[in-house]
Amino acid sequence: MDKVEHALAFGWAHPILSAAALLLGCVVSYAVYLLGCAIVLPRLSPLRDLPGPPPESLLYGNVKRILQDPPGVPHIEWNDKYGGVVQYRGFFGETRLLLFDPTALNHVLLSNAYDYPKPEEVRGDLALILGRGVLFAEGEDHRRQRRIMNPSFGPAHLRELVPSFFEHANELRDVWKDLIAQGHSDEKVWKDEEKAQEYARTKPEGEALVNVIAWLNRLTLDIIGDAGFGYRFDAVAQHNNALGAAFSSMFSPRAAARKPTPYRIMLQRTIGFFVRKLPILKIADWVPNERFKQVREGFRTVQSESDKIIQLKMNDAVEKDGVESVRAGKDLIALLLKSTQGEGKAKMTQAELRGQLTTFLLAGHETTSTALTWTLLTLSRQPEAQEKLRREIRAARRKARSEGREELESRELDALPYLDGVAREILRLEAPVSATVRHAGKDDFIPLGTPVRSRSNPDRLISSIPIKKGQTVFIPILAVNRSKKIFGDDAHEFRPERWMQSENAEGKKIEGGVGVYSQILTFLAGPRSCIGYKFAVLELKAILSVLIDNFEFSLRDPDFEVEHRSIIVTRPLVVGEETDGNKMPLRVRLAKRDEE
Ligand code: HEM
Repeated sequence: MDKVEHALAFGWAHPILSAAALLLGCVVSYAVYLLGCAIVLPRLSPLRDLPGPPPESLLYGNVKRILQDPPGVPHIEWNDKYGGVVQYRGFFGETRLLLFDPTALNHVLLSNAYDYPKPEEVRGDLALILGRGVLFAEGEDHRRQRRIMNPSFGPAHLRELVPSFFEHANELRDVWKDLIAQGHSDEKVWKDEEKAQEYARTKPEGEALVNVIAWLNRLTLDIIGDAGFGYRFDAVAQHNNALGAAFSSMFSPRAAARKPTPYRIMLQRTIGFFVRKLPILKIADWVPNERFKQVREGFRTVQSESDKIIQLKMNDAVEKDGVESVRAGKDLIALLLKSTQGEGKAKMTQAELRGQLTTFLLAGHETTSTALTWTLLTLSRQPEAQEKLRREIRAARRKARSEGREELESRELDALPYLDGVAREILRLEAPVSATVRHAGKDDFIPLGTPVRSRSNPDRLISSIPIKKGQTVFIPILAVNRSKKIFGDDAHEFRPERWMQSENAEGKKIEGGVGVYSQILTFLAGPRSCIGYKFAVLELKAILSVLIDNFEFSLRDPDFEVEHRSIIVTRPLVVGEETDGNKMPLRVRLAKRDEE
């Protein structure tokens, strides 16, 4: 027997070597299969004739550009260059469809929303992070859950929540006033030790340096806890909270510091694939990947805090003899608890109840605090806009006081034109959720309002896109919101006046958009649009009215550069200080009151 024969015979005979050979064979076959996909799939795609950018890589298509650029930037460029519908390449030859055309968006998000569910991997991640709440649900399950919860988000119930928004905003106001009196600087407001010392030496009187994003996070957590679940987190009062910290570790600091690369995303997806496909192995519980560890630990805290709230509220219900009396009728927690005791279609399972709590706690606070953070940054960069807003708010508050009320009512918040313009403009330009994604649940045709030219034959116009089941459809929320075609040449500028000058029906709608709020896509559109959007807008206005009335905000330093970084929500990082994680250090002073 020669050496090779011997080695082979030994190899087959030895179980460890056989297993290794089998594994290697599988890995090589899978790699060959993926390479084959990367070469063959684009040639077979029904979308191959649509316009779009050339792929940068066989393996990861155009993904690197999307990961490396600020959110929305490549999409805006492709929209300008190729029109209302664009095809681009994902991993291993996958062709993705990018929609800007309002007729096409309407088809996917409104008229056929349930035929375009979230992709399985997105739902898997959601289940892993937030449990099986309404963000995870699809089809009939989703309809049922929305029906149960909708009454909590109607205008009448929202009006009742406004005093709670003010109560918590005023608590933050008082804490910040104390910080100013102490001349306080929050942790990590400076990265550069020299600058920190220079600031300490020349520190102006009557100023605090505040990492506003951390405080706004605590504030909106307190609000969703109280307004949604009648539960007090006291995150502002205690200057911290376990749940807030858990969400932060899942979505912000360390994870956000490094820019994602195609290879890291590929690794995470591969792990995610095995987590979903082999649930019995509970891979998510032991995989040593840093990101998984953060999510895993965060998830445990979020689950235990949610269970605490459910238990407390159940005990309340028993004591008060029925869930109706937890707090009058339409409170989200009252509706949820009641639905777990319902029958048939109106029933919510215990797992769904738990999922709703984690979903609302996250969706209901991280998004709004991020929008508020971008607002304070924008107003710090534009002091005239800040002053104009302050004048409007103070006039309204003076009037309310002259009528014997300390706070504005929801109708007054809605009637302030500049505050309304600022809210709409921030939510348009700095949409906290910059994109979302859907999968075609069946073969379909997506109609286009404006046809595009075929790549292979520029004389041919395409007015309907053939869709195969499983096709990924990318909804570029931020890029649509910044579209020059819809908003004109100044689409990238913060100009609240654009909403005050609009002349059509409600004076607030922009022609050519499809979103549920002012035709912008920030809260999406259709049956899967944000259930809490009116809550969020009212909350944002109430908080701004308190903060802008009381404080003047300005930049920590003039050479302050801020980058947008998305992990589900698009938050700020200070350039050069990325390892501090998401932060927004601003100078906060008491606003002068000489005109009163
Ligand atoms: C500025 C603040 C907010 C923004 C930008 C925002 C944005 C969004 C977006 C884009 C979606 C759709 C996600 C998708 O399907 O891919 C969504 C869904 C959702 N949002 Fe919001 N949201 C905000 C505030 C809130 C608040 C305050 C609440 C709760 C009180 C909330 C609760 C939800 C829930 C439960 C869903 C899932 C709806 C469904 O799938 O039927 N959101 N939000």
